[in-house]
Amino acid sequence: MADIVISDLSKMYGGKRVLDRVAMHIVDGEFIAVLGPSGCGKTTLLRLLAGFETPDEGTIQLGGRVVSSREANVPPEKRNIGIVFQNYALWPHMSVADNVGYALKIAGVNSQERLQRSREALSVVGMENLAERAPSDLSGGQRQRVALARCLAAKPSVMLLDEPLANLDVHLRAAMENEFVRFHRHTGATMVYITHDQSEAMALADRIAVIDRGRLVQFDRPRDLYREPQSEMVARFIGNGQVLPVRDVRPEAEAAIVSIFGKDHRVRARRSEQVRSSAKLSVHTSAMRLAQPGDDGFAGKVERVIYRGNHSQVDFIATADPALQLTLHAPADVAIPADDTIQVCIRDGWVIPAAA
Ligand SMILES: Nc1ncnc2c1ncn2[C@@H]1O[C@H](COP(=O)(O)OP(=O)(O)OP(=O)(O)O)[C@@H](O)[C@H]1O
Repeated sequence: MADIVISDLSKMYGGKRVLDRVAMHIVDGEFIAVLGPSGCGKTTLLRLLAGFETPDEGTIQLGGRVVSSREANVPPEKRNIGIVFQNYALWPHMSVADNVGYALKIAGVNSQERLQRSREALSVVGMENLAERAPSDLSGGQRQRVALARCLAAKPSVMLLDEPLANLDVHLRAAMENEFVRFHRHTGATMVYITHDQSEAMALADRIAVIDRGRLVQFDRPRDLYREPQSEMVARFIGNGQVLPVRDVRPEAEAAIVSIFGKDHRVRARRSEQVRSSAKLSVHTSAMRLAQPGDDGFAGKVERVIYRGNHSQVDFIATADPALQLTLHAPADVAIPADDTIQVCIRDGWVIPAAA
């Protein structure tokens, strides 16, 4: 069993609380992403999980055993954890196969088993034909695959991946995303994937932990994060979400009537939503459109229109609130001059629980 239980975990650096009472339970075999803006504490969490750092408060349990606490720290090599960093750190003077088998050699695995496990691992990542190559003769994606195979050969029950695609170009990233999914299916390992790229996290993870300034602000399935953000930070961070001020929240079962710039709309809300005079609404770009004749919309002034191939991106400012910059997607062939006034219709929104 490789479930991970993190309880009230805090880490200080020079008096600053970099991780603040983080608590989460990662289920055995789950693929989770840790997502958050630069400097929020993602790598610190990974270093604590790996055993490179000791917490100031709280504990980490791996498979039911406390491995990190203020009093005791099981060293990294005793945690059965594999780690893949963004710089692949392959030994340049060793072949691909030797790179993959090196850790096994150090661990005293005999040469026959070493060969067998290295071969298997390389075949999982589709690199068995390049076993004798030197790392310098591989592409970035291939090197990252070798780094994955090296991890795999050690048969870890938990894999930590720290922005493993950060150095790859956009096409390779897509190919490697598939590779990670395949890898996860094959190994059944518990995967913890650190990234600041929310589309990568959405594509890969069963659940995403969003961290903001050292705090875990939401830990949910991608769909729930997207549709039901619990705070304004998550609403803005996930899927280019936009946030609108609304007034006069009147809850109905799992919905609410809210006033958007003086007009009533029915939107989604949590079951326990309260009557309140003001709130914030999470609205995705795809949930806004140009109003049709007869629609009840609000007015906006167009700032610019960008042709994006399958749609046109319309950036505009709400006439009733000039500080509010918004974006909607219109048909690709739409012809709207800048400074024009448009009417905008909202088709779907979510009343953010923790924002007034
Ligand atoms: N060894 C250290 N000593 C002092 N401060 C540190 C140390 N390591 C990290 N920090 C600080 O802790 C905070 C969190 O850093 P961390 O590297 O965990 O963030 P991150 O979310 O991984 O950021 P990024 O996405 O930019 O890599 C930052 O303010 C960083 O400057």
